[in-house]
Amino acid sequence: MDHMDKQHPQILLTASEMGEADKAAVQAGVPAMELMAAAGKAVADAVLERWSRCRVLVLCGPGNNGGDGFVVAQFLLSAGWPVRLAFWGSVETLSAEAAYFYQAWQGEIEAFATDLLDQTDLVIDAMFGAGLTRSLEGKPRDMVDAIIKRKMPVCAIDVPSGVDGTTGAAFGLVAPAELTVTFFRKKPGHLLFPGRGLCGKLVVADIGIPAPVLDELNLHTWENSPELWYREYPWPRLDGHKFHRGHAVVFGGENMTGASRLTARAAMRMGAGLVTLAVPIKVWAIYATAMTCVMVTKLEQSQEAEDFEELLLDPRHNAIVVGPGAGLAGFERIRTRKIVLAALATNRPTVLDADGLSAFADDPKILFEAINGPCVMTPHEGEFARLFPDINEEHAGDKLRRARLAAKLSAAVVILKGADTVIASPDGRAIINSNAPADLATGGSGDVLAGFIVGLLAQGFEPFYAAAAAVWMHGEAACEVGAGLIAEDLPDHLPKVLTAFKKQYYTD
Ligand SMILES: NC(=O)C1=CN([C@@H]2O[C@H](COP(=O)(O)OP(=O)(O)OC[C@H]3O[C@@H](n4cnc5c(N)ncnc54)[C@H](O)[C@@H]3O)[C@@H](O)[C@H]2O)[C@@H](O)CC1
Ligand SMILES: Nc1ncnc2c1ncn2[C@@H]1O[C@H](COP(=O)(O)OP(=O)(O)O)[C@@H](O)[C@H]1O
Ligand SMILES: [K+]
Repeated sequence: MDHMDKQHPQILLTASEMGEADKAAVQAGVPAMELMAAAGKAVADAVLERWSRCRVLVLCGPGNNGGDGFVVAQFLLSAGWPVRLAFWGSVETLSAEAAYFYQAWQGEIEAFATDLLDQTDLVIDAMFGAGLTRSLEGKPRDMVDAIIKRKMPVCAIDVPSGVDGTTGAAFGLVAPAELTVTFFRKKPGHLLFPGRGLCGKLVVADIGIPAPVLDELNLHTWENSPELWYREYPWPRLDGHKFHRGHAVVFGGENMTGASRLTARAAMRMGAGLVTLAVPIKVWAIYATAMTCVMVTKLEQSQEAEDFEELLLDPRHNAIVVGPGAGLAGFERIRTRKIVLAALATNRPTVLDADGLSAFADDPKILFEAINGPCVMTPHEGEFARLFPDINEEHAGDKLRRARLAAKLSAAVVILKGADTVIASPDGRAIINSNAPADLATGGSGDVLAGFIVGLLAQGFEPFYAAAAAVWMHGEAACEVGAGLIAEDLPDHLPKVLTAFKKQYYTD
C-alpha cells in the first residue's frame, strides 16, 4: 500500500482535488498568476509542436480556463501566427489572474459568433475546464455545434469543454479535440469514456505546482501502471519449486467448456505452480483431452458441489476461480451458486466472474454476506447491473464511483471491465486501466483475465494488486498480439509481457 504514493505521476485528481492542489501551491508561494502563465505557455508550446502556422481562433470562457486561453493567444501571436480571440463572459467576474491576461492580450476581443469559424484553421477550446457540471447553453453551445458540424481541428485546454474531468461524462454536445493539454496530473475524466474518446492525444504539462502539496490531500485514485505494484510482485524464488507458486483450482461447467479451459491455461501462464480444473464427470473426457499441463479432476454426478468442497479440504489449493462457463441453465444455476459458496467458505483468495456472479442476480445479498475472505469480482457492465442495480441506477455515468461503492458493499475487490476498466478496493482506493486495446472486445478475453488474476493470487499476491497487475498484463498481452486477436492468443503472448516486465522492474 505504501507504494501507492500520493505524489506518483499516476495519481489522478478530481476537479476539486486539483483546486485544492492549486490552492496549496499558492500557499506554498507559487503565485496563481505564474500558474496561469505556465499553463498557457504549455498549451502554446504543444500547439507549436503539433501544428504548423495557421489561422487560430481562441475561444475563451468566463473562468480560469478562459484565462489560460488569453495566455495561449498572446504566445501564438508573438510567435507570428494569425490569432483571433473570442470571449464569452464578463470582465467583472474574471479572477484577478484571468483579468490580468485579458488586459495583456494585444489583439481584439470579439464576441462568440459561429461565422468566426469561416476564417479559422484551428480552434483553441478555452471555454470550460474540468470542473464543469452542466451542459453548455446559448452561444458556447452554438459554437460547439458549429465546430462539430465543420469537423474543425481542436486543441482543448484541460478538457474538451463539456467533459466532466472527474467522471469523464459528457454534458450535452462536446467538440472532440485532437489534442488536450492538462496540467500537473491527469484527471479521471481523461481516462474514462466518453471523456477519453473526446480528448484525442493527451499531454500533461508541469506548471510549477510542487508535488509535495499532494501529501496533504486525501487522494485515492491512480492510473494503472506497474509503478503502483511491482515492488510487491511475487517474483519466482531462485530456489523455488512448483509448490512455492501455489495451486489454483478452476471450476469448469458442462456447456461452455472452452471458457474455463482458457481460464486454467491463463493461470498456468501467469505462473501458478499447479492448476486443477474440477469438472462434472460427464464432460471430464472433453476437458482431459484438451489440457496438458493443467490437471483435470472429476466431480461426481449430482454431488459436484460436495466433491468440490472436498477437493478444497486440501489447504494447498490456495486460490479458486468460479464463473467462466460455470453454467446458469436450469439446475446449473443452483450448482454454480453452491460451488461459489463452497469456494468463499474457505476464505481463500477467490475470483468470481461471469456465471459465478450472474447466478446471484436474484439475491446478491447472499453472495455479499458469504464474502469474508480475499475476493476479486470481475463483472462486465451487464453482470454489474445484475448484482448492483441500485448503485448502477443512482450513479449512472460515474463508473469510478459505481465500482468503488460496489467494492465497499460487497467487501470484494471489484474489477468493472470495459475499455476503461476500473479496479476498486473496499478501502476506497481505485485504479483506472488505460493500456487495453479495443481488440480485447472478443469472446473469451474475460475468461483469460480471470485466469491471470487467480494465477497471481495463487502466488500470494495481495488481491488489489493482483487485480491491477492482471488487468495491466492482459492489456499488454493484447497489444503484443495486435489486430486479429482471439482469446487463446492472450495466455500465449503473456511470456513476452512477463519477460519485458521482469527486465524493467526486477531487482534482487
Ligand atoms: N492549478 C489549477 O487548478 C490551474 C487551473 N487553470 C485553469 O483553470 C481552469 C479551472 O478554472 P475555473 O474553476 O474557473 O473553471 P472554468 O474555467 O471551467 O469556469 C467556470 C466558470 O464557468 C461558469 N460555468 C460553469 N458551467 C457553466 C455553463 N454550463 N454555462 C455557463 N457558465 C458556466 C461557472 O459558474 C464559473 O464561473 C482549469 O480548467 C485550467 O484551465 C490554470 O490557470 C492553471 C492552474
Ligand atoms: N473496447 C475495449 N477496449 C479495451 N478492452 C476491452 C474493450 N472491450 C472489452 N475489453 C476487455 O475485454 C475483456 C472482455 O471480458 P468479458 O466482457 O467478460 O468477455 P468474455 O465473457 O467474452 O470473456 C475485459 O477484460 C474488458 O475490459
Ligand atoms: K476547455
